[in-house]
Amino acid sequence: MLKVIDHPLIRHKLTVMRDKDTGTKDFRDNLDEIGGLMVYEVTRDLPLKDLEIETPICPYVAKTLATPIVVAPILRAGLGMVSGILSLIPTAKVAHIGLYRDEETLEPHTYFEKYPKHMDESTVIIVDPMLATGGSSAAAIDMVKRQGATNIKLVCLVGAPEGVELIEKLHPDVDIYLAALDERLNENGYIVPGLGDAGDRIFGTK
Ligand SMILES: O=P(O)(O)OC[C@H]1O[C@H](OP(=O)(O)OP(=O)(O)O)[C@H](O)[C@@H]1O
Ligand SMILES: O=c1cc[nH]c(=O)[nH]1
Ligand SMILES: [Mg+2]
Repeated sequence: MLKVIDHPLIRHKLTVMRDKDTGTKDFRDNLDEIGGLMVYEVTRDLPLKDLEIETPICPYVAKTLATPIVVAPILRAGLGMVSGILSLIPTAKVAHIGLYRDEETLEPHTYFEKYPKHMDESTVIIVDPMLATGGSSAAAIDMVKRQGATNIKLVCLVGAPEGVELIEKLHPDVDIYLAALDERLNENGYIVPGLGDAGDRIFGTK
């Protein structure tokens, strides 16, 4: 399933991020805020279970989240979405998936992995601002599946049709959420119109 979360606040903030004159601080702030805004829709179908509590008035069988939640940013750029998501799901655990895309071959390379316990029982939300060829996200999904995860969501800001197609082909069981589906990739594998190199813009490395 692909869901493009179209909302005026998200569109406005994304426009700020797309602008080449936006500096590191505003780029970072808007990314984090969009991450938070997307959470509401991404978590809409989370399973609930019964919990017996007592309100000040009477005993009551209430609902509570049925599975632990793991937020799994793809380093580096995915880190920029974590705090916005944690502000709405403060009990979530955080996995780290270190991947970079080779600039020539566009192939993903793994350099770090660290997971919380019980990945097999958790809802795992992989986050990365950019879904370009889809190679990095597909590799990240493979990695969390090797940890036993079966309930996986992929949350990106900007996606290219090529990346969506790859994930739908390799991982049809994973729901994809985007803030925008852009036109295409250019000859260097960058999303058009896109927002440039997200990692460099977040961390000021270029
Ligand atoms: O869909 P793909 O073609 O794989 O491209 C997308 C990947 O490229 C970027 O990361 P990058 O490799 O630049 O690493 P960084 O976050 O450290 O800058 C981006 O954050 C994704 O992880
Ligand atoms: O447009 C793109 C493609 C891959 N990675 C980025 O950061 N931006
Ligand atoms: Mg980068």
